[in-house]
Amino acid sequence: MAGSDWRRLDESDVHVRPGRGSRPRSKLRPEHADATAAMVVAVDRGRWTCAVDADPDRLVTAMRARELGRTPIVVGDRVGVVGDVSGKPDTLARIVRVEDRSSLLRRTADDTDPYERIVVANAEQLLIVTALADPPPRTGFIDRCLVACYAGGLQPVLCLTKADLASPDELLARYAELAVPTLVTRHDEEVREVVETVRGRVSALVGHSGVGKSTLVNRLVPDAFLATGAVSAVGKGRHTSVAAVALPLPGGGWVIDTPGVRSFGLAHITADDIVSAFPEFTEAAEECPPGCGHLGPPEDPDCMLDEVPEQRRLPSLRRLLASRAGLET
Ligand SMILES: Nc1nc2c(ncn2[C@@H]2O[C@H](COP(=O)(O)OP(=O)(O)OP(=O)(O)O)[C@@H](O)[C@H]2O)c(=O)[nH]1
Ligand SMILES: [Zn+2]
Repeated sequence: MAGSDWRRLDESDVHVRPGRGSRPRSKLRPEHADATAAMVVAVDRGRWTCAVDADPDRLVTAMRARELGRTPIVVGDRVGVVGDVSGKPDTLARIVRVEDRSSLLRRTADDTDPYERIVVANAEQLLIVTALADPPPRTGFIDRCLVACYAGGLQPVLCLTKADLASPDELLARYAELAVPTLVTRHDEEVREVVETVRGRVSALVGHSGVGKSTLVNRLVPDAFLATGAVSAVGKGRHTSVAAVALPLPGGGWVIDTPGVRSFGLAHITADDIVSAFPEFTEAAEECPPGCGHLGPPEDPDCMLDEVPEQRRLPSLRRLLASRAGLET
């Protein structure tokens, strides 16, 4: 699917492979050649809040042009808007174009929402916020986030909170082979490393309730509440919404909070998608029997990954493959 025009696809068909080159540019309709570039920072009931030129001080409310049909437009999307882009009260611009995406984070259907959805587009990295205690870390969730990152083209960053309550050593050891960048925080210390990691970039944050994600967001975006209030001008109820929202960082860049995201759908991801994030195994995987899940014996007794001389990351890779296959360890 790489190289196709994602905007024309139904959401359920959208698929990203990491590490592919540039994609064909969107065809510009002549009458929209003068569309203003903007970034979607919030979505609420058929209205999109967009930051013109990704400037957090130039917010406009927009609707989706009829010609885009039901094209999904999500937080982080780079769009072209026409019409009144002054951002004055009671004005409504029109989104006429969605640019190709550099990354894509999707989540599975769950009990609050029966549809699988794109959560965030174009985030460079995903901060997987996990408490070291209270609540205890859930490695199954971390593994699924990693798979979603590898398949969607995001850099994963493990963000371990509440280090005042428990040691990070065990978790750090578990992810050492994957070389996932890790940040360790505690509420009684500066979060300088996190600030540096997110500065100037677009970062999505995900985490279970109670892990300290709001605490972290509030430290990164001192006026997060105000900013959230500003973008919720398009509609009330932001605070109970499960929609993602992009918050501007004081030093440039955005953090995209994803309240209510508790899981990532992995059904659309193939075993080969995951293997493609592990270059030392990709060649061997091509020699595997058709449909090989690369889990090794007993599930995949003829898997060729076992023949690769450099086996260091195989257990980690297999753990991720198992999490896709629903065989969490
Ligand atoms: N001991 C300790 N407690 C923390 C730390 N960070 C946050 N907390 C506490 O953990 C609880 C949950 O923090 P929140 O920031 O509300 O967690 P959240 O992930 O946003 O959870 P929701 O608001 O339910 O989505 C609060 O009581 C915080 O005060 C930390 O580093 N150490
Ligand atoms: Zn295999």
